[in-house]
Amino acid sequence: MIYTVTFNPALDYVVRMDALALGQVNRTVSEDVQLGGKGINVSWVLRELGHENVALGFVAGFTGKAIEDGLAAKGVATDFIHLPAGLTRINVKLKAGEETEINGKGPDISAEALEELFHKLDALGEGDVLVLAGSIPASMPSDVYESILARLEGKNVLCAVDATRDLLVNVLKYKPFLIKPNNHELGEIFGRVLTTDEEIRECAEKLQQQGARNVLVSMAGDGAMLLDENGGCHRLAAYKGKVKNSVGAGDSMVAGFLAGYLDSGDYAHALRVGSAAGSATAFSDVLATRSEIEALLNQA
Ligand SMILES: Nc1ncnc2c1ncn2[C@@H]1O[C@H](COP(=O)(O)OP(=O)(O)OP(=O)(O)O)[C@@H](O)[C@H]1O
Ligand SMILES: O=P(O)(O)OC[C@@]1(O)O[C@H](CO)[C@@H](O)[C@@H]1O
Repeated sequence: MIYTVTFNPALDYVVRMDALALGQVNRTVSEDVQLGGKGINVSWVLRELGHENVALGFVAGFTGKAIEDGLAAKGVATDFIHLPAGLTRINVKLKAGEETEINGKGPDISAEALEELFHKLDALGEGDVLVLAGSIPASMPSDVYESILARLEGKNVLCAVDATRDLLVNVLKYKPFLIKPNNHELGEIFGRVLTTDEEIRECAEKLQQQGARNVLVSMAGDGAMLLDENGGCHRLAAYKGKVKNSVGAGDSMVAGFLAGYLDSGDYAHALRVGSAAGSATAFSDVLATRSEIEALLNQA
């Protein structure tokens, strides 16, 4: 089974405006509320691509309930831990020419609640896939992703990690199946701004040397590069289209990559499906549908 973990789910409040004037009353052109949080987005797109999966993580309050209900309606199984206090965050995504995001810090997660998650994950074994994606609330120990991978070591669970900086770097020693930094996050890890493919490849190779089996570097409108575990380096340009809402493009890419790999065992194919899923989401107001992803794949 595929499991996704979202420590800090969100409702994404997507607001469109002609322009944003700070310090004034602004009126929207449109607004929409979508389920969010990186692992949840991965679950959604995996389901769209025909892969059953279970969404794990922590939810609280009426916003948390809305996420559970929305996933159930989509046919994604959930096994969230319910926090006794606080509220699952509402992240604001402003579309006013540029895209501006305000992401909440999220509710506190107690040591007991974390232990409950560890207990659920202890049941995973051979053939299971685990996706750890997104930020962790400030109340959590910063080595939490590392602790999860340490507990799963030797169980042959395919782990994909989409996180930034230390959360990501610290899991490399456990040889995760996939990591997906974007080019900016990759540069931040090495204190550099990466501008050329050569520089991106050089840094991605370093993460591979530190243990990552496959490194997928996403580059928004510039496409993606994959260093696979067999020594292959694949570079794909992004699809061309009108960008409507790129929130979740990276998560869609992770979902597409995993679906493509699980369906074929082929990394080049996985990258194509990941790329199509990422671009299809960027070209859509919400996360991409299967038919939108297939339409792009058929273009190539
Ligand atoms: N403007 C775009 N045009 C075409 N394709 C895009 C665009 N933005 C994203 N994509 C596709 O989606 C993939 C992932 O996008 P991106 O690099 O922005 O991920 P990310 O930074 O993790 O995004 P997010 O955090 O919003 O999910 C890209 O590699 C590309 O294939
Ligand atoms: O604050 P985090 O966990 O890093 O990111 C959360 C988030 O921006 O990521 C998703 C898009 O990737 C959104 O649905 C969600 O609001």
